[in-house]
Amino acid sequence: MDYLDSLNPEQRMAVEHTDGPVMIIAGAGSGKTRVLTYRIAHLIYEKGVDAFNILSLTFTNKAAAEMRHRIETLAGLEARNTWMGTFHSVFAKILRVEAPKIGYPSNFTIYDSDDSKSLIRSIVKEMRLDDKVYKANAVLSRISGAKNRLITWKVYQDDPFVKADDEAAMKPKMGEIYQRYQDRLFKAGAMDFDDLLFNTNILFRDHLDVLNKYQQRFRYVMVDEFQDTNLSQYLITKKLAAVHQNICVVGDDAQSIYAFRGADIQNILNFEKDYPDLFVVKLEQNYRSTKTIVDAANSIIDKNKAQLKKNVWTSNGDGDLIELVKASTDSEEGRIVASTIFEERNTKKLNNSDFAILYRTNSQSRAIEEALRKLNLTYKIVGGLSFYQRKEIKDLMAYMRFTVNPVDEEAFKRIVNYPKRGIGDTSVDKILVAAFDHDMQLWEVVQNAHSFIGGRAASQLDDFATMIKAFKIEVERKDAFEAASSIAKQSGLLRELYEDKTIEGLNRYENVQELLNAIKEYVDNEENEDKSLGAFLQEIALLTDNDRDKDTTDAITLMTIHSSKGLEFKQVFVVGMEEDLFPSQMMMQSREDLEEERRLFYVATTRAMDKLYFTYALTRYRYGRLLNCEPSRFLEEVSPDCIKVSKKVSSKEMPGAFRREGLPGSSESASGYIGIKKKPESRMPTAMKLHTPSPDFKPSNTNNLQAEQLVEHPKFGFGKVQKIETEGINRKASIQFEHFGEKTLLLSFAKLRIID
Ligand SMILES: Nc1ncnc2c1ncn2[C@@H]1O[C@H](COP(=O)(O)OP(=O)(O)OP(=O)(O)O)[C@@H](O)[C@H]1O
Ligand SMILES: [Mg+2]
Repeated sequence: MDYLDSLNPEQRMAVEHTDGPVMIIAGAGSGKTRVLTYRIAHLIYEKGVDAFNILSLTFTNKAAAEMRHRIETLAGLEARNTWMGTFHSVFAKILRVEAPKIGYPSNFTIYDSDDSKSLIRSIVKEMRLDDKVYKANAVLSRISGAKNRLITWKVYQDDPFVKADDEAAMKPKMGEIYQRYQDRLFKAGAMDFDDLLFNTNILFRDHLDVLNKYQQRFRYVMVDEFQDTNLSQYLITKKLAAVHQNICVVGDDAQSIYAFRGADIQNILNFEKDYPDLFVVKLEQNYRSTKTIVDAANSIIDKNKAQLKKNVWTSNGDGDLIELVKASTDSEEGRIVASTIFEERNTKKLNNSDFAILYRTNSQSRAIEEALRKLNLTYKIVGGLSFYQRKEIKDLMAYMRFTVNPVDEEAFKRIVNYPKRGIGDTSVDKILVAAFDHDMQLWEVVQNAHSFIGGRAASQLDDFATMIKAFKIEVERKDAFEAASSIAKQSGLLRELYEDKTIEGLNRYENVQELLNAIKEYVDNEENEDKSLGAFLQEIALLTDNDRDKDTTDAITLMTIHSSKGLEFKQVFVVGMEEDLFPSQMMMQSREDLEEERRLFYVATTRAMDKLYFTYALTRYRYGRLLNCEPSRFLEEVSPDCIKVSKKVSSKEMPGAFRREGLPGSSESASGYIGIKKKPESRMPTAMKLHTPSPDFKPSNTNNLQAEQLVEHPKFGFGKVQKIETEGINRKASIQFEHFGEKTLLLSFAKLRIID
């Protein structure tokens, strides 16, 4: 068949060797994923295998979609019938059918991590444990780790090794929480993400008839990115392939980057032991990248001790040298990247989608996003949200917005009970309704909470109001950075995030720090005359305003290096090449850690097809201070023949084209402060039209208001007083309105015109 002609001899061998166990261990860009796709096509069209009998497992949804697309182009629609997807998606599908065998309903719910955390929180509460010690995130990540190693709660509680390992680190009640958590999931007919694999293992262990059914069905099993599978995934694969033994795994030990999530590179080594008649294929020719990039990647991975020897080479041309870009600050780094893309796109007639910007941690996207927005370049963030969409950023921004503009209802709702301060949804609703009914400003109602709601929530709201007042004073007296830092601290938000020591938690903490950095940078910038918090908020509102109507079909890709696995782009920027950032400070406990960071650098480097840039900044704001940075040690490990120092300058120093006129979101869309866009009226029942007050409307003195009198309300129109209750400051009137029914209003606040 002629499609085989577009494979080299080794690849072809791997494709044609369809029966028996096969392992392809090969360098980046050598066609591993290509071999898998061709293999599927070959099985269907040459060997006559029914597409339904082929299972291929990938690591991410994006990779699965990509592979499906490639196969369809190659083999047509029949290929659709193969089983293809991530481990989680494929086994969720199987459990839908088989779950009753292990006691779950087939319509079981899948809990996402928010659901799981909330369940853990209630268990910790019921057990009367300290939720500061047993933080939901940390507990969940322990449980997840156990499940991925197939450790049940029982083993977790009884096995002395597990105990010694986990309980010392995580307090004595972990085992019991795990047990209760599992029990509750079971009773709720729910599985968390890890259960999808864990329970599949149980299913196959306890129900050999079921196992046998799938063994018969999946005559051919394939796994991409095998180096990143965990024990649970490995065992499932092995069991499924046990009868036919037609299993083909492809991977690259040099790209193993998920050890922190339980991936085990040992799986590659075990595979040889598990299948003595294993057919091993090495692919060494790289088709993706220029010779310069391949040489650079080899020089990097050479520094790792733990690796299988491979000799990756390419017959591609030399291409351009890698450009090493030095910027004075992180925002200049962003500007240089943005202006380089702008130029390259135009001079080389490239699309936005030909470019990727890769970083080590999520918080780095902020400066890059800002620079791209200023040049009106379309981008998308893969595997995450854009900086100002992230929850923790929205939370802190909401505190700042509400302080500056305390009628901002959305901001109020976000922060009034976060961090938790005992103000429930019902109280919040009462406050919002009171503001509406009395036509009062939200802030006025909050300050008079006792008049509208009772009990503890009212005192809590008093405290909340006192806190916001203190913030207001800070905002008036101090610059944006000082005010924002104190808001982050005094609100309790920073502490809440700081105490969460999971990777996710650290990520969120870093993001908040990064927002403070951005504010500090704004204050330090001489071009900004108004250094108030309000001015900063306005700047951000303008910058993020035009998000809605962007067409993202052709976008620059921004993502962490972890998410970039398996993908390729014509031009790649690896940003933030600095000590403590990459290699990451947090991941530098041991040689193994350093080697995993280096593999990550290898992954980043090998995403590029034509052109690669490494960028670093000499100074970067961290924790609100401008710190000096050192270039990453990894830069010295790149063969000097492959790299040159760039002459790029930032757009700031470039004449004309890139100046601030490019700022998206024109000034007329600035509504003063962000947040003011959504007026409290948004809570109005939409079907009913509000009354327009008469031209001579003027609130009357209601001290002597009595039943039977007619009144006009600025929103509800005309009505008749039914009765007056409670004297003193809480004096209330029940009024029957023509179109709005009966409402009870506090007379010290209600604006009413008495008609007679
Ligand atoms: N024999 C070949 N002829 C032409 N192009 C090829 C050949 N083999 C692979 N390629 C191309 O090289 C690129 C890299 O291939 P592929 O993505 O399959 O590599 P990989 O080994 O899976 O890489 P990674 O380790 O990054 O996942 C792709 O664009 C692919 O189409
Ligand atoms: Mg691949």
